[in-house]
Amino acid sequence: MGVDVQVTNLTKQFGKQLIWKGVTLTLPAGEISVMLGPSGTGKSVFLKALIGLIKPDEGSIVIEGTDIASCSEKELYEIRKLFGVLFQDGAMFGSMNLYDNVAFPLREHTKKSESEIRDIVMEKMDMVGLLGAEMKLPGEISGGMRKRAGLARALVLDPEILLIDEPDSGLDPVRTSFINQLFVDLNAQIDATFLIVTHDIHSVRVVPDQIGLLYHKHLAMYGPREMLLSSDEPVVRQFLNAQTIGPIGMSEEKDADQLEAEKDMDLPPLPPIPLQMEPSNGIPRRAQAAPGAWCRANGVTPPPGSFTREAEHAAGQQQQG
Ligand SMILES: Nc1ncnc2c1ncn2[C@@H]1O[C@H](COP(=O)(O)OP(=O)(O)OP(=O)(O)O)[C@@H](O)[C@H]1O
Repeated sequence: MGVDVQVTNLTKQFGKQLIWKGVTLTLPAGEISVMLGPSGTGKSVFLKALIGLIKPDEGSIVIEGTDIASCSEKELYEIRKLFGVLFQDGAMFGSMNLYDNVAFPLREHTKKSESEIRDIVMEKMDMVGLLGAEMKLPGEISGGMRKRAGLARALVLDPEILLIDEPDSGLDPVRTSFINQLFVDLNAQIDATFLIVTHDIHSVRVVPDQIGLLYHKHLAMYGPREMLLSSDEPVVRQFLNAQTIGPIGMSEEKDADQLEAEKDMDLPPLPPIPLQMEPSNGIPRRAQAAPGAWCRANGVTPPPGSFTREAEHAAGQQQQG
């Protein structure tokens, strides 16, 4: 059914290095959120904090009434059963075939019989389009298939929360679109709360319900997709439109001279907001809203041409230009 994840005032540092401070957001139950940010801003650290692999220095992460930042190991063990995690490379055991890899969490964490395990593994392999590849070793398949196998494994314990770290790394644009469609379809089907960390701007524009941006050791913005895609906030605008003009430089922040040199430059207009991806299987998602609903409800005029089939194309062209 998906559960809320309430993050309040989260702060983490490693030694003297502050990673982020005061991060507050709620991942709404059953919705797809995406976390963005320049390299090194602590997106992976944030994911690890959510599953209790890294302890924050301050703040809380409350899931179903338990604060995983301060709970006991026993409570953490229980809460972790709510999570499915897809790591960047799928994190498969190289010496096990896909069937055994996907069956692994069931054999470790449940007392199910081998025939029950078989039914679940085959169901999840089917969900990610890998039926027939069960006997293959991870080294014998493509990166895209490994990710889907990792996803099947993340699904076997029926997670309420699915954390996905850079699903598009190493995938070509077509494979990225397929895996995005798979996320949207799965979200409709299992209704879990999704958090995806990605650098892929196209995915960010069309997949999530909510978008967050980590920048300069804090959460610069978190909110509905249409809010961020229509935002004039310089960091958000620069990042979501892959532009060089703006506060983000090669080494995170530009210096005062660089910003002064840019001050009279015209920013390209905001590209139209594309339509959000819909489930291909016809099952509506819980969080699905009519195109432009957030903009209308908040009196925001979206960029011209938004919410049309052409809008997607226009954004792609602008990024390349
Ligand atoms: N266990 C750790 N001990 C010390 N420092 C760490 C640890 N884990 C991460 N860091 C540091 O935290 C910072 C943020 O790392 P993280 O991997 O979360 O960034 P990211 O935003 O995911 O980057 P990228 O987009 O490049 O994957 C880095 O400077 C990294 O070296």
